[in-house]
Amino acid sequence: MAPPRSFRPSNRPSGPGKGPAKGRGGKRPSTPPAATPHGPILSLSIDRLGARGDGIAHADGQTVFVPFALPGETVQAQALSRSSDGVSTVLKGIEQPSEHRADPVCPHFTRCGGCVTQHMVREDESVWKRSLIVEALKHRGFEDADALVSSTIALPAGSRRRAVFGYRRLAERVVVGFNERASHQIIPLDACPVLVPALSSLPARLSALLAPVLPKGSQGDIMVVASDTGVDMMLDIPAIPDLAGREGLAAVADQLDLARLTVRIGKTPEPMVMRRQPVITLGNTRLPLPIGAFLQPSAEGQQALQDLVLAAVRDTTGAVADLFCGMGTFALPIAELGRQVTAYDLEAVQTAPLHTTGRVKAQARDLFRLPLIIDELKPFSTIVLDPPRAGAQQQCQELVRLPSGVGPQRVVMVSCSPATFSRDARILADGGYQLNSVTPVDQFVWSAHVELVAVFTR
Ligand SMILES: C[S@@+](CC[C@H](N)C(=O)[O-])C[C@H]1O[C@@H](n2cnc3c(N)ncnc32)[C@H](O)[C@@H]1O
Repeated sequence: MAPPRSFRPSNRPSGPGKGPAKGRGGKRPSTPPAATPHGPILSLSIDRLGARGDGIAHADGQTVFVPFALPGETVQAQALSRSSDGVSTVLKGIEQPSEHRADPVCPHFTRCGGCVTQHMVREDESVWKRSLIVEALKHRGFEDADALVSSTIALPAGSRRRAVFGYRRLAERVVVGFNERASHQIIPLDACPVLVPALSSLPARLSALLAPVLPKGSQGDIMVVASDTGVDMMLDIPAIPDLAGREGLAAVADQLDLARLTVRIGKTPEPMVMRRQPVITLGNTRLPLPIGAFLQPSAEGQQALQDLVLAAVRDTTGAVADLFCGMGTFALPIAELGRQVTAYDLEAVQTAPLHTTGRVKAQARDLFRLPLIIDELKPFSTIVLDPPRAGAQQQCQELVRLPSGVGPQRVVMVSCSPATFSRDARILADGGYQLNSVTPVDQFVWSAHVELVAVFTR
């Protein structure tokens, strides 16, 4: 199932569940051209779930991926496309359903690209997501992965506070929603059960309000964040608006009671209406939310990750480095423990407000090109790492150059990619850091994404 307009963390537009069309918060994924189902309808027995949530069957020596099918089910499916991984299909019917099948909560499920697992009971989704981490670790030689990885902390639906909707201005109306699965078509949404109430019904309201301010034929993304002071919205528009256009946008902001409305022309954001400063609370600190800043996708997920990181840091002493710090999701609560924290992130727009709090030394730095080198690492007792999906390979390679007993004795890694996490865990383990625990955190309900917090010591 193609990930739809997504829920993912980059605040740049994209697809859901972290997937292909635009979705509840990620980057727009590259969606393959729509294929047409063809060939005979096959009867298939589903063996297990794949990493994207598809049921996996085997036929004629080939691996077959069947979306929305569960292990133990016998289903009918028709081929859609072939790749080196196997055959992708469309589900045509369920001959023998699993007892674990759940009723989807959303009428758009299977068509909308945002969700892939609403047909699965939530407990099974948690078990499956844990297994993705266990398998990735085993693949990297952690034979004891089953014992290391604890149960998944599953956060509720209706908590996603970031989303990227897509819009298309047709002749008579504006369609606002998430991308259809494996398509650039936008599905108009009345409500999305994944999102917080402040965002859930926005597509329908935007659809009604945006027609007067968007030129016919225009299309783009609408990025929304539910901040503490209201919705912060960034809207793609094709050209700088004239006075009437600006007045129209101001009226939209008023009618939706937005905190801020920014327009983006090409790649350039331009604040248009500021009715209240968007604010986000990290630890006990309220920070102004920069346009396009990274934010954990749900407040509940943020709290769960902070709790795990703080539990891993609390019994250490000495200075802490927070690498890939964002706005200070971990740096600020750690500083509130009375610890000295130095924080780094690529984006100066994120490190500047954090530094201004006076509680954390924060600076902009490209940690892929310029990881902290061993002399810079030596003063820290503890490292917190929360890289993007690409992982922190360069930084981990630098960490293991430190002689044993020198510098950080504890590394706390937060990751949204079991694959790159396991690769980096292997580097740390080979360099003398022992992997003590891994806790999956699922704040991407009904998607194929999972996060984790891992603790290494030496
Ligand atoms: C998964 S987010 C984590 C942010 C923060 N720890 C939080 O929980 O809110 C990854 C962060 O890595 C930053 N980043 C991406 N590439 C980077 C690079 N090359 N060097 C440093 N930071 C980078 C992003 O700006 C983003 O803030």
